[in-house]
Amino acid sequence: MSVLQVSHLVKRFDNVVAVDDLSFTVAPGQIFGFLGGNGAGKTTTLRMVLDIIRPTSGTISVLGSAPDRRNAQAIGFLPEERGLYAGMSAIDTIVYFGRLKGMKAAEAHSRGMDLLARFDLAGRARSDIGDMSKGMAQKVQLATSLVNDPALLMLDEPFSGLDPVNQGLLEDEILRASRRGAAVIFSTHVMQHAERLCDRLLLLRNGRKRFEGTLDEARAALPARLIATAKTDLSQVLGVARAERGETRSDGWQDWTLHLSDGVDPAAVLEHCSSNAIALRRWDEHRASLHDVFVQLVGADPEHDPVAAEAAR
Ligand SMILES: Nc1ncnc2c1ncn2[C@@H]1O[C@H](COP(=O)(O)OP(=O)(O)OP(=O)(O)O)[C@@H](O)[C@H]1O
Repeated sequence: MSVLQVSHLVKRFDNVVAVDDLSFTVAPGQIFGFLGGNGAGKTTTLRMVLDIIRPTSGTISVLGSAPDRRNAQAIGFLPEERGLYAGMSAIDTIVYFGRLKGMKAAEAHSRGMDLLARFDLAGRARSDIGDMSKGMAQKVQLATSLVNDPALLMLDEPFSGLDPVNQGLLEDEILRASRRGAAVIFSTHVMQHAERLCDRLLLLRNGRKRFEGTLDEARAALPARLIATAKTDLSQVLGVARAERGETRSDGWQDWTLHLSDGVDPAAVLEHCSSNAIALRRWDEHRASLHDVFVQLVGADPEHDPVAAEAAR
């Protein structure tokens, strides 16, 4: 059974369509990356799952039922706008959230102390949130989202504001939650975190899904780039959509960057070269990174973006 199922979801605000016919599912134990540029509709979608705002149309099923504040007991959420009551201590804050989620105070306290120890904050349990640094307060807020061992953990831009060591702690926590069977959704603009963690990725642009699949599938969505050194003009080789001439060496060898046409296998281009006696001194295949995919599918101007242009037709 999926933990979260979103089907044909639409959210309109006056004249803005923030979420446009969005469907996806997240299974137990899955780490699901929710990627998109500013204003793509990520926060709006998470808020609908939490029943903070209502969809214009479409359906959401959280752990088998429609979004409802009563689901909160099984959900952990780190909002994009961080903010806790400055006058409360770290541990009291975590216990307060645990109680809101139906936990007994003693259980929430012991779980809260464990989390603070894991986040390197054991010595600050009694410090007021207002006396903590921004990153420390963010870790306390993260602990409030984890205190109830949620079946669905939703983290909105969780890495922003954390130093590299604390980003590593957060990655460990996400993996730990997934290992115990929680479905984890997090939004991010930092592709390295998504590359390291996610089983599945969804790229949003203007509220519409542009891609959903695994990291390998995302990277395969863009044609490979080849770096080659040859004596022949490689721009005319079968399967090459665009060729950039690089350095010409004194011995007549020429560097090339080759952009292949969609769906062309680099091995077929290599085979074409060898069967046509095209001598090659170097042949390196560069697969697209998630960053390239993001820029192409999410960040690019539709006029220069064939996938967006096709979607707009
Ligand atoms: N309450 C609201 N009233 C009107 N428009 C809204 C409201 N909330 C969001 N929007 C609009 O919906 C669109 C999607 O916003 P959303 O906050 O979901 O994007 P996001 O992907 O989370 O962006 P970011 O990465 O910048 O946080 C934006 O155009 C935004 O202006």
